[in-house]
Amino acid sequence: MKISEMLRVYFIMGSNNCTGDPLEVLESALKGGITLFQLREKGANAKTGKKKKELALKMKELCHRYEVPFVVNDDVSLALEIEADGIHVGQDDEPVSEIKEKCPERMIIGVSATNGQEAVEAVKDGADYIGVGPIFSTDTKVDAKKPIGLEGVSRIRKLVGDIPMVAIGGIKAVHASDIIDAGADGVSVITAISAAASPEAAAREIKEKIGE
Ligand SMILES: Cc1ncc(COP(=O)(O)OP(=O)(O)O)c(N)n1
Ligand SMILES: Cc1nc(C(=O)O)sc1CCOP(=O)(O)O
Ligand SMILES: [Mg+2]
Repeated sequence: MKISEMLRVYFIMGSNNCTGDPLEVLESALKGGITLFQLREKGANAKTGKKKKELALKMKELCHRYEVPFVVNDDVSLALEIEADGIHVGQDDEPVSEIKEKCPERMIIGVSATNGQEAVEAVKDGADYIGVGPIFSTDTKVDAKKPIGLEGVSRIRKLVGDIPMVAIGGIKAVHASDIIDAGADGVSVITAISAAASPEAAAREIKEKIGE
């Protein structure tokens, strides 16, 4: 599958983003048709490497059962240790050049960009895809920058050519088709799926709105 296709319904979650069992939430989202998953563990588990690794391994297995690639946020060592399918890093994380030296070619490298300059740099550095945002305001990321809106998505798309690009930040199902029309290949969400009464139905709704 092409990376641009993997990005269509990109679900991100850590154990702090759901009240129930994160594995149950993930399986429900997988049943609803998510196309990529990222473990972004910022909760209590983030502090104890053993628990985080256990959760990551279980999530990877679960994703693979549904033939969905598994990405680790921030933690390059963990991604290598558990042979994840990808790693996602932001502007304050490990630089792409260093990641490329350590990681096998098959590993997908995603980089966050909050403006055009960062996006262009990420492409030059060799990112496989970029995550642009926040599109709308969000309470999920405490250090999120000012929202760039749909206009920001269109502007960045014009600057970066055809690199796979996903939009993130405050996105709900109702925004999905506008975000694709603005030039993103897909939408990336935390709350819209992790906090839904039915993550399966929430993922399915986003997928339908994207037209997949
Ligand atoms: C797909 C995607 N896009 C952006 C981010 C944000 O990454 P980062 O800026 O490193 O912030 P944290 O997620 O580490 O708080 C992402 N994780 N995924
Ligand atoms: C993890 C993350 N990164 C962002 C960025 O702008 O780079 S916004 C964000 C939070 C996304 O969560 P929700 O879908 O609940 O708004
Ligand atoms: Mg990060």
